[in-house]
Amino acid sequence: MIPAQDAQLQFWSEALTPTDSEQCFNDLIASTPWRQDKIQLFGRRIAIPRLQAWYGDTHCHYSYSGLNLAPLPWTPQLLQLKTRVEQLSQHTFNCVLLNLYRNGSDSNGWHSDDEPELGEQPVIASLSLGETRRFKLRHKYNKAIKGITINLNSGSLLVMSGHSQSHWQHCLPKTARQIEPRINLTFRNILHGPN
Ligand SMILES: O=C(O)CCC(=O)C(=O)O
Ligand SMILES: [Fe+2]
Repeated sequence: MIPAQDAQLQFWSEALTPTDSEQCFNDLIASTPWRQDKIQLFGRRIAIPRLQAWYGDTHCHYSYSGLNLAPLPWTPQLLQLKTRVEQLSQHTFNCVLLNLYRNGSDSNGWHSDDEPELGEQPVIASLSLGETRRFKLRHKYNKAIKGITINLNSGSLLVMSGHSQSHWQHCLPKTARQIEPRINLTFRNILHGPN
């Protein structure tokens, strides 16, 4: 448990063994149909600074910043990782977003994963593979609360729940260091709509 006001953060540095982490990283980087989507930002279309892929149950459409992605069907490998993450977190998930940060110029800007289809207090389980990157959190409303930095190493699992999305934002900053690629998988649970 990482102490934080208005947020629930749980961290496992070795959710996967180093051997499993390396094998998963190598498989995923080669076999995933990575795409670089463009999003609408301040009225302009901008390529996001990383590659992504979206998998999940058939009803799990992913929408953000004017983008709507249909999920790819689960692969045996991703189902295996999902089972491991569910076992540790004690939560179930029906979709996963894969991010590939090719080098230090790839990043993820400040945001909360607070789309309505994730529910009031989303549980997001973030599994990291490959290069260690710095993950930052900041409180949205109370500037007196100190920010948090977590080094997400290969094989680590960070679970954000409670008010982590409604009260906090997170990001993965760029770095000037010469570094290797990193893959991140955020397991999520999209609530069933009326359909
Ligand atoms: O790469 C990470 O560790 C963070 C990914 C993330 O915040 C997201 O996909 O919403
Ligand atoms: Fe996020």
